[in-house]
Amino acid sequence: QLSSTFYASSCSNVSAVVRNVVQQAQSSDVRIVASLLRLHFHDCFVNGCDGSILLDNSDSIQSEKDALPNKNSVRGFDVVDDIKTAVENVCPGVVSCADILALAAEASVDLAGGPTWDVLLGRRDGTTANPTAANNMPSPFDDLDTLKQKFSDVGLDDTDLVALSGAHTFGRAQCRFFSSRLYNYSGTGSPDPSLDSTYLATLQQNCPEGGDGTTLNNLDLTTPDTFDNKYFTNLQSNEGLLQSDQELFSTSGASTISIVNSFAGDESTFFQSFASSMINMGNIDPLTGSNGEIRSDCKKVN
Ligand code: HEM
Ligand SMILES: [Ca+2]
Ligand SMILES: [Ca+2]
Repeated sequence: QLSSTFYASSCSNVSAVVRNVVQQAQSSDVRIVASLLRLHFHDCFVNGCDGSILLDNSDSIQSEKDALPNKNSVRGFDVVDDIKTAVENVCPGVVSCADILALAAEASVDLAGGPTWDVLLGRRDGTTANPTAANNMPSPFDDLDTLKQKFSDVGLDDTDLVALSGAHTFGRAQCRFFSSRLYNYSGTGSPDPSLDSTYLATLQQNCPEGGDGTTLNNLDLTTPDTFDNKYFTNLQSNEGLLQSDQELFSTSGASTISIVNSFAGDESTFFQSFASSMINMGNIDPLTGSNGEIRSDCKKVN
């Protein structure tokens, strides 16, 4: 139902306008492309790709931004507003905030060296937020079965789970999302055994026991700002940062192991799968036709 030509007559250069603003932002903040990709994920997994994550608190809205996976964690809202302003300047009232997130995600991956794809468009913006669902997003502490279930709940399969987890090839994570692996894993009194010992020592140094947990760490220790397949070779050497990353490879007998191996062995296979899984994720429950609205300010309903 979405279409790559949705804005062909109403806003033919929307992709270029979005890309330009993202590129500007990237020139002063290499991390921003990772942050923008993550915003699209956090949007699509809650009420579908409807721009719900962009809504601020108001009389009628309880914002998803305060949910645990988002608070003091998701970022890039100012850049989304800059994109919206640039798009409104050329095509007023035409392009949804939900589509802006999808376009910014594709531009971000491309600008970091990853694959390109034809973004499907035509989503409209929702008028509600769902903080409860936002709190139930996939968690870095979930076991593999739970992660698989949460993906299948939105129509995504194991290949989508592994391919999309490859987004952790760039960007940062705070100590509090993985420090449970470093000292007393699951009450064992020892670190997570599926963590390389040299990498463990580095992480312990960066995330001391009893620290405030907000220190940033590269999700991909090999190529932290490049979109490539090193995330998967890291998993093969027990250098995944989050428990939810390493589990894809280290859960014994798991169906995801062979998928990790195929992406680690051939970057073009990963790139193709990532692009098609991004389209799958972007198709989660969009509002189309006369449903929803085109927000004039991404932070609030019209
Ligand atoms: C499989 C389940 C997933 C879990 C449990 C998970 C969890 C996390 C966590 C805990 C962080 C660090 C946040 C922080 O420290 O503030 C993070 C960062 C990130 N995630 Fe995920 N994630 C998952 C899937 C995805 C997917 C599907 C994408 C996109 C397609 C994605 C893209 C990113 C990016 C790019 C970052 C870095 C953001 C930045 O530096 O601002 N993640 N993720
Ligand atoms: Ca949403
Ligand atoms: Ca990388």
